Amino acid sequence: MTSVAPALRLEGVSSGYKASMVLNDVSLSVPRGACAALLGKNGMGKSTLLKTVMGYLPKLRGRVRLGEVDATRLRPHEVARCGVAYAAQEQPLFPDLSIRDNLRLGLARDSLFDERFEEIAELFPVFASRLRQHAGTLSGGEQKMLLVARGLMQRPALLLLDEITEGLQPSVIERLAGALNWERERRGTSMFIVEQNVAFALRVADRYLVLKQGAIVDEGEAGAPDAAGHIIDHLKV
Ligand SMILES: Nc1ncnc2c1ncn2[C@@H]1O[C@H](COP(=O)(O)OP(=O)(O)OP(=O)(O)O)[C@@H](O)[C@H]1O
Repeated sequence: MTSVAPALRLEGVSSGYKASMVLNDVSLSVPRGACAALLGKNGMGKSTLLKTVMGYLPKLRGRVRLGEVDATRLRPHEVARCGVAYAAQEQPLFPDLSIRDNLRLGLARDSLFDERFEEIAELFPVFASRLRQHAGTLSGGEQKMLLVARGLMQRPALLLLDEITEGLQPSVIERLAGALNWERERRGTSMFIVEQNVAFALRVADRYLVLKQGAIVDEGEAGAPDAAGHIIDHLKV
């Protein structure tokens, strides 16, 4: 029997910014169709890890694999071509473009829009009648939903989300969790999410990992009865 390669695999990855090394020998694996949540306090290297996977930062040591592909030296557009959609934490939308144009950006062909949007409109009905509105005029919560919607429009093999629940009210968080769980059930999309919201992370993920000063210091099953307690202990100041 042949085993299926994980959607994402990091082997001993170290990376950072010029003089400062942030990630230190990080190894992790997200099986195909699974969702892993990375948690940790501010400044521990969570966003750096996503940027490293995406090829925005060079790997100083180690390897990154996306399925069967060695993505260690790929550039961001090449990583995207491997089926990876990434919702970054900063400046991720084009505020002067319409909702429609923001959603279209990751599509190979405009002709795919209508069919793909039909599904998105079910998950996020708020966009159905507002496609021409500028993205910059949406509320903070709506912009976060648009980010996730844009990622899902691409029908990615792997979705990377950086603190998508930051600053959102509970009902929007609830809708996002529903949309991500629906996407996984329906399409088997693999996900790797960076989160500060422990309840959300444990609701959408199968496994959690805790990053402290650039290293994975704890991990476990999201469904374990003591998962939240373990994570909260790590997040305490
Ligand atoms: N462009 C940069 N140049 C130099 N150092 C940076 C840069 N971006 C981030 N860092 C540093 O790298 C470290 C990790 O930052 P990172 O943004 O990955 O943390 P994080 O865990 O995502 O934090 P948060 O939860 O606050 O978003 C921090 O010390 C930060 O100051």
